[in-house]
Amino acid sequence: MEGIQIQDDAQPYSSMAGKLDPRLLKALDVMGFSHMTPVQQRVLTELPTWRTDCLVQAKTGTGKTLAFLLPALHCLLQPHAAPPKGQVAILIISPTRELAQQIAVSCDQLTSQLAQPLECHIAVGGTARASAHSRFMKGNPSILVATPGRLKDYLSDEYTAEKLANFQTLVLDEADTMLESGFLADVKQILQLIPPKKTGWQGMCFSATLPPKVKDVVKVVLKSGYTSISTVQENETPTHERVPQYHVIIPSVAETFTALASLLDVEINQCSKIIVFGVTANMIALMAKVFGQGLTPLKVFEIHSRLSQGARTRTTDQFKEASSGILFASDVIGRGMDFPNVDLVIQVGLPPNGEQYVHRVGRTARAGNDGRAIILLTPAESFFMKVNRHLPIQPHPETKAVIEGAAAYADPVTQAMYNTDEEVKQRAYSSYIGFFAGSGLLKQVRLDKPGLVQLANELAIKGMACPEPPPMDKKVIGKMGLKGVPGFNYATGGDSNGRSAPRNRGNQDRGNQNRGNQARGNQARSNQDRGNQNGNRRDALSPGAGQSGSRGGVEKSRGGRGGRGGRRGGGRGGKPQAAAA
Ligand SMILES: Nc1ncnc2c1ncn2[C@@H]1O[C@H](COP(=O)(O)OP(=O)(O)OP(=O)(O)O)[C@@H](O)[C@H]1O
Repeated sequence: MEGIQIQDDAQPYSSMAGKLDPRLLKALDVMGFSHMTPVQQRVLTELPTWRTDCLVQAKTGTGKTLAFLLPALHCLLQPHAAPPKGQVAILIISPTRELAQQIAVSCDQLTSQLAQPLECHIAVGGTARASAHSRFMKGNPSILVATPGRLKDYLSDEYTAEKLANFQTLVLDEADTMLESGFLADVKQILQLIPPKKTGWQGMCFSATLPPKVKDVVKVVLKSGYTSISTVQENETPTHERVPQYHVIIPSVAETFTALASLLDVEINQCSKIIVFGVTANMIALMAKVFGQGLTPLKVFEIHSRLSQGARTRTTDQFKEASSGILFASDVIGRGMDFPNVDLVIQVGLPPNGEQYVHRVGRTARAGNDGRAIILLTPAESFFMKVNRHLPIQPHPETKAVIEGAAAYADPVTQAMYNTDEEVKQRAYSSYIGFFAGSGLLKQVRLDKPGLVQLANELAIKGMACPEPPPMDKKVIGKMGLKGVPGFNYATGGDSNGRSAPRNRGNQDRGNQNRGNQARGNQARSNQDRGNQNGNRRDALSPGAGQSGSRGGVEKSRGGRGGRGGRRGGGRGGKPQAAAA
């Protein structure tokens, strides 16, 4: 098994003989872990007792999982310390399903040397609830690793909650995100459903990032006087020193896909296992579709919340095993996930915040390996570097080559976009608008609402080869708080999911074509329609668009592209077609 490069002064696990349960020591030996990582060493040697409440910070990929599992498991294994048979002793809450599954694997490895291994159960969304729940109820679970939603669901049934009536340790992994507004309400509800803190259970909070505001809320799980441990110095950057970090500022959002293709081309000589994060699940789905059409020689993987849990788990397993490949990913794997030997992390567009940037970067340079991280931003998005000055992000030394190389990918990207289902592009477009509209980012990128729609239209038309802004359902626009904002192409129909049907297109013909044909057919139709839709086009661009020059660009690009037939000759190999032409 891969191991972290151990510092010279690292303490061997053998020094814990007589302190740490011998069966755990044996398991560590079997796992190939001879020495403690700094965070493991400090937790195991500095906690007043292994039942003490603690808040622990250590950089990504430095072994925090074992740092909470070892003391908790040791305590559970002491004679007469376990709760009655069939009752959970250790409850671990993780923000994502994939991370919960990964923690459970580590737990099973650590208990593998017991005469009777302890049962570690998982309760996460997206999986067959009935069978998992029945196994949980009929079995003898000692450890439960759960995501908040499914845990709440379990605990709201009093018979199921009984199984946690005597638990001893609560771990919040990725504690800062668990105690942030998105999850805090869930955590508080969970705390109402488990025995009260005064019954004496231990709280453990772990993360690579602990912004000061976390300390205000951490008291919901930690007793005052808890022990704080951090292996990160106060003014030290929270990212790993082994990860050089770069930014590439692309001239406009329209170049997002071509610049990414060019960047991959530049990086491919030194990196072969890559994770690309995007802004939304639907945008990532589009990237995976497009790059999966030969824009990169690497095998393409895809993971985000729009996929079934089965597909997510399969991809996780495959990408863990893969020696090379490119994983287009959302934040479902942004924190905690341990994919061995990832040598490059690329973030396309803004991360939700500085902390999440750090965690995404942390998917590389794990367990003693090196890695690189690059963020691709538009000029408006480059404020990110200013508000996160503590992050050592430098201009990419080959920015010029990346930007210049992007033009060569215009044709292959366009071709791949043409071959991509219109609905995939529509969802990506809609989600892109939703990302900005719902995140309070508009001010920071200095855009008003019409400006946002114009920006998204530019991305769709110039970047995704859409003949016009993808249609949007009025209801969806309203939900985004953009009612009445000019620039949208309003859909005439729509299904109950809020997915809209493009106007000027007979809905009934959709059912008669397979998806590929449908996309091609629509594309051809749209190309024909273009000349007749000046009215549509006008309301698809904001009033300012005509003056800004942007619109001119749109027209030029449309005219320049011509009909699809003209591009058919272009192959789909990894090489830029325009360059070849
Ligand atoms: N003592 C050790 N010796 C060698 N390798 C180790 C040791 N402890 C953990 N590892 C390995 O280091 C890698 C990172 O560990 P882990 O996933 O626990 O990191 P982490 O600090 O929780 O990261 P993140 O902040 O991203 O959640 C894993 O592959 C793990 O197996």
